[in-house]
Amino acid sequence: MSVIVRVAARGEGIADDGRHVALAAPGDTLTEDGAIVPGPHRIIPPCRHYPECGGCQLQHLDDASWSAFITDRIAGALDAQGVRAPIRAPALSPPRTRRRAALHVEPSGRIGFTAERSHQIVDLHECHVLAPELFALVRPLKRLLPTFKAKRRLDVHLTLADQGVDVLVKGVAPEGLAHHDALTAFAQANGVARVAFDDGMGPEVRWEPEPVTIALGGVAVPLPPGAFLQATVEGEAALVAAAREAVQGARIVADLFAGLGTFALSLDARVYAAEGARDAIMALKAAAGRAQRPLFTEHRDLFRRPLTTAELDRFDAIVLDPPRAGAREQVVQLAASKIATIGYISCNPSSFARDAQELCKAGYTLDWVQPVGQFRWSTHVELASRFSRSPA
Ligand SMILES: C[S@@+](CC[C@H](N)C(=O)[O-])C[C@H]1O[C@@H](n2cnc3c(N)ncnc32)[C@H](O)[C@@H]1O
Repeated sequence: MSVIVRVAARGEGIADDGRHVALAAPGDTLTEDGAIVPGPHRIIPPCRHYPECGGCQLQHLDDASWSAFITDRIAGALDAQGVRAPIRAPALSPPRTRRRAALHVEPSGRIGFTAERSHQIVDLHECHVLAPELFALVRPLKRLLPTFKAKRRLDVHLTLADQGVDVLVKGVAPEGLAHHDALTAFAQANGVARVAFDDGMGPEVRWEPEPVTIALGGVAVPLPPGAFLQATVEGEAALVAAAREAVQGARIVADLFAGLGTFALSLDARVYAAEGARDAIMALKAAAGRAQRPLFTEHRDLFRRPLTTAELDRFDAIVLDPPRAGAREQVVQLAASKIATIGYISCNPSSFARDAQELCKAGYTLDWVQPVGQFRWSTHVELASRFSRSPA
């Protein structure tokens, strides 16, 4: 009999004889004919849509093995690049805390995540990851959106803002009085904070009784429709605490790939924030100005125009939080700079490990990694970390 020893990057169990087995948990055993005998880390998945729904891949794991999966993914990626580091216990977000999600809606009104191994949409009747405020809109959207008579599948982005749920519908725009009335009735009945539509020309707001904001570091930042936000409040808090720890004592810090200012507004320092999305950096600039925070912003493409070594050397420390591709170009400049401390936040262990290897080759030590599981029961892994080296 073979035993499942770990979980692979895509979520299947790996047995000690090398077999990959779908929906197997560490500690499960496999009979001769391949049947799974549940072990101590298997739980009964709470959701009726599991495993067909694409929202979750790991609902059959208890938190101990989900946590081990997250740690393994980071350790494996670093190991492949020859980088060693202490990896802390992952910070896991609880069920029903996801405050940002993209759902798909068919012309029939079927609404949900795409199925795990097909393009089908699994019609959501329950969800154990979405915040209740987001899930409460699923049925009303199912009734509303088919009235717009879209010919193809729509995407609906839901974000829990300070004023309630912000809804961005992509793929259709309401036309005429009947659509307008249906939209107003939906928004009023459900206390929606904003509804915007993007039919290919950029978001157009159709309902926003008061300006929509998101509180970051105690500052109400205007929230552009569809803007990036960390997936849970708990995940954001874990990442912010790690970033603050990484650059503590620094008086002037650069926050690269700053978004709306999740880190920039939470650091006890003068901050320069650079970001490629114009609406996000404009929102951060306006909010910081109103709150009289010591913050300087720049709209800048950091892939094409990373901060040069001369620019970097003006700061005591750097925080960077790039998209999934990582920050290859910026890391080349960091490696050649005099910067002693870097807080690196990542949503992709592979690109992080590649960049970590470059930094370690340049004399940095990866002091610690703080894993963060804010996409509960999914294979998506995030982390914060600190690199340091003696000042040159
Ligand atoms: C993972 S998000 C982090 C945002 C922010 N640090 C936060 O925690 O909310 C990555 C950010 O990088 C920005 N970005 C993507 N490509 C970029 C580029 N080439 N130059 C500058 N910023 C970019 C995105 O717009 C996004 O805001």
